[in-house]
Amino acid sequence: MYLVTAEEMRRIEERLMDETGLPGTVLMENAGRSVADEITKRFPKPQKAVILAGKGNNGGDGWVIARYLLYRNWDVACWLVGDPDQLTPDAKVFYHVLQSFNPIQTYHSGKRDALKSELSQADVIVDALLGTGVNGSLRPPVKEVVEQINASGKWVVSVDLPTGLHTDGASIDSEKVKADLTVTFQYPKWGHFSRQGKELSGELVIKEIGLPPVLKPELKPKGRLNDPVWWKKSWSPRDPWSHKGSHGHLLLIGGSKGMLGAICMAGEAAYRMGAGYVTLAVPESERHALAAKVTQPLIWPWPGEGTFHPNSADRFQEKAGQISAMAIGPGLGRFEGEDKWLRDVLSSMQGPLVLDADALNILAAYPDLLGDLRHRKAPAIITPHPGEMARLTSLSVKEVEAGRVDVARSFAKHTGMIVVLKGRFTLIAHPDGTVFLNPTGSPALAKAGSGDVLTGMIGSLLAQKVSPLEAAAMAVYLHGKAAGLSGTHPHSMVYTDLLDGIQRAVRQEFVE
Ligand SMILES: NC(=O)C1=CN([C@@H]2O[C@H](COP(=O)(O)OP(=O)(O)OC[C@H]3O[C@@H](n4cnc5c(N)ncnc54)[C@H](OP(=O)(O)O)[C@@H]3O)[C@@H](O)[C@H]2O)[C@@H](O)CC1
Ligand SMILES: [K+]
Repeated sequence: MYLVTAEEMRRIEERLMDETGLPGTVLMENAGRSVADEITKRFPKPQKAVILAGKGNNGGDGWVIARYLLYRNWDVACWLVGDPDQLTPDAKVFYHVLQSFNPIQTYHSGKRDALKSELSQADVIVDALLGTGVNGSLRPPVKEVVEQINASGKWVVSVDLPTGLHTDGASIDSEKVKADLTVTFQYPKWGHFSRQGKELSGELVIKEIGLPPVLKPELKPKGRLNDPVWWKKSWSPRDPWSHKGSHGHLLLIGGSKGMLGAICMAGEAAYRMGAGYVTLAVPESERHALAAKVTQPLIWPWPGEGTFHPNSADRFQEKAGQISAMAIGPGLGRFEGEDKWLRDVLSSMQGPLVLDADALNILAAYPDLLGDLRHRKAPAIITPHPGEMARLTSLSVKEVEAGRVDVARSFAKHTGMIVVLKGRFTLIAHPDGTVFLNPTGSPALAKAGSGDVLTGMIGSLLAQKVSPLEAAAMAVYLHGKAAGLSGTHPHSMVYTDLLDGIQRAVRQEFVE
């Protein structure tokens, strides 16, 4: 599903209306009616609603909502917050239609107490003040009405966006409506998933209003919500005649002294995601400690005492032909000659690749390695958390967090790699500029080990020949969902619970 900016939404609507002659009032009628339906679904018996509408098209939706609630025998009080002479043409149509049924008051600060008393009697408040047209900090009179809505403590439905929330997620420094339900039209907006937007929107419902589901290439938004529909078919059911060799061989490289846990977690997760073989390559000195820890993965010791010897990558060529995909980083550590070592590993294996943890820190320290990666034929996926992304881009963590979408997109474009930028809503950026936002996740994942599990999951799918963008999107989605299904309180979840959650998430998404 697309995830849109205000500009993209405006362009899609304008083009549709220009090219087909479909009037904006039809879209507005559909939009308003869909909100009325969501309200009466939740409140089947008629109640009292207060409609607060601005002078723009968001307000226009509000006039339609009021009319449908009146049809359904609700007691409806309507307020225009703005100058009636400045209504947009479409809003004006529905303002006049409504006026023939029901009076509409115009708000000004002299009516503050009257509005307060009206809101105190409401069961439902409809926030149709501002939608995608919001621009900067809220100005009076909208500002004081927003304050009154929030102070009322009543059930609030926001039309399209909670008033004051920026469509694209930019930070706006003023009070915004805190909604219980937000009904948005056709596509969710980036702002709904911003740090504030998620909390302010309450439950988010997306309703069709008559825009075509398939868009012309030039109108296609660059954002997508990571939903299972588009990647589900790329993980085919296991062939009953298959054997372990049919499901790929993932090589995980890492596990330096004191960090074996990371590679073990990645290895176990890779088996949970279906790889036929998982081999853990660790420095020779760690082989016995590792053997005592793992059961299912194979172990491949490489020369090195505590960490890899800079020349140890040569060993890789012996087995490169057997490996279907490679993941480098869990518990890798930093070591003398690490840049030469990584360059050798990258040049010995041409298959798909995941880079995580210290492999990313090595890339950040030796940016010329990015050139090597660009010249590899097979795709590479990197899975940085904001700190690692900051090191890779020489930005501060604050700058990365403030511009997550742009940072991930431009790094993917610049390096040719798929960037999985981890966080509350992990982003998956493709070099062609498309950015997916992942809706699943849990604060339980804010714990050491979660990233190693994700790396193992992505690597496993790559080894099974799932295409890299789908592998990244599927693994990120299931990893986030698994945390919610682990059955443990977020404080206490450990990686074994998460592994358990993975099998539940897989079972829920893929019918056996
Ligand atoms: N297009 C379509 O076909 C469809 C659109 N639809 C609906 O239209 C919505 C978009 O409508 P829109 O573009 O008219 O903008 P909208 O959100 O009403 O805001 C504009 C008003 O806000 C005001 N304003 C701005 N910033 C402000 C501030 N900081 N503080 C105070 N005021 C501020 C601004 O005032 P001005 O700056 O002009 O004085 C102007 O009056 C969209 O979200 C969806 O609900 C649906 O019906 C489906 C069909
Ligand atoms: K609104």
